[in-house]
Amino acid sequence: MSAVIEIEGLRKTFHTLRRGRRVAVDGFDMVVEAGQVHGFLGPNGSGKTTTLRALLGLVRPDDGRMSVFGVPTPEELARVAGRVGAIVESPQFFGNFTGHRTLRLLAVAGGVPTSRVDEVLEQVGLRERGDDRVKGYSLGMKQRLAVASALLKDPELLILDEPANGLDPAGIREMRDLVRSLAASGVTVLISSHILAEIQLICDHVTIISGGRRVAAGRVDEVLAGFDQHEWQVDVAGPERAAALLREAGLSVTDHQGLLVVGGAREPELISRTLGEQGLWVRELTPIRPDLESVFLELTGTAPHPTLPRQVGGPALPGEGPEPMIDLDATAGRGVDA
Ligand SMILES: Nc1ncnc2c1ncn2[C@@H]1O[C@H](COP(=O)(O)OP(=O)(O)OP(=O)(O)O)[C@@H](O)[C@H]1O
Repeated sequence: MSAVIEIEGLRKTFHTLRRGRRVAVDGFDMVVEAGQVHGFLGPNGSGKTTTLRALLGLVRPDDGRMSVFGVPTPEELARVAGRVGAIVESPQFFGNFTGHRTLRLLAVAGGVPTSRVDEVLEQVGLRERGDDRVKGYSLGMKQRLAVASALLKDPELLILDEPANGLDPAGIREMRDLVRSLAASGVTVLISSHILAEIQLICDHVTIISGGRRVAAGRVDEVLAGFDQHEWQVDVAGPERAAALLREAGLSVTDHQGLLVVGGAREPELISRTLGEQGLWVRELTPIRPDLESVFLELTGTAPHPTLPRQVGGPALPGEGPEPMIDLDATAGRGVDA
């Protein structure tokens, strides 16, 4: 496999009026290989968008090396720009234009044959609605129109920043199907998200970022396996005696109202044999596999607030309101940071 994106030691500092200097990305590394559907996962404010913006030359990094298709970026990005489709800032469309007209204009502006318009509308499932005005589109349809615009040049690499943001479950499912079909057609996809279930469902590889640093990377199943505690949920008649026997066998046991959670058993046979030999018959033995959410919480320290429903990357906690931001680089005319 060859690397499509390589980031090494990326660093970017912003300056805010209220809090002064703030390190957004702090020596971050990432490798995305050809053919991957790669999840870029991290809590709000962990540095995902800044990383993507730096990669695409929208913000000037302080330090680090980056390349896309082996070409150093942002310096020589123009050489490979035709092979990359990206939606990093939410594109704004004219509400009065139809989807078809919007894409046609973008195709002409980008030097892409206008015959691509119908193809990409088909690809994102908007063919039927292509002659409707954009202002009548749902948020999910607008997102798909954005993806369609990125697909016009038939990219080999597609970068999507939080594509499921603000979508309802049906919209999320549509976006997921779209990403899957693009991946199946050979496009390498990098998706940033704080929606863990999405990453777990769509992506084969993941890089987890926290506080501007990479905290885990690899195949999703391997990252998860690294956190497997070999735990099992055991339903057995006589849980108290069973717990004592299992502890004697060297296993960790916690009793959850009669259901035992047994840790440290690589194979379930150890549990069933230990209990069966003493005449205790297991009614149910279920593996407790770590999911990306628990791994993510452990790695990034994003614990649920005790008084709020659990929501990773959701709205700020009470007292943590947004602060006015200003990028002094941009005001000094050194970058294009907003
Ligand atoms: N233009 C800017 N000026 C000042 N600070 C910024 C700017 N852009 C980002 N930051 C800060 O950099 C940090 C990383 O932000 P970034 O948007 O990259 O995170 P993120 O992981 O994409 O978060 P989200 O999931 O909320 O989009 C945050 O602390 C943010 O406040």
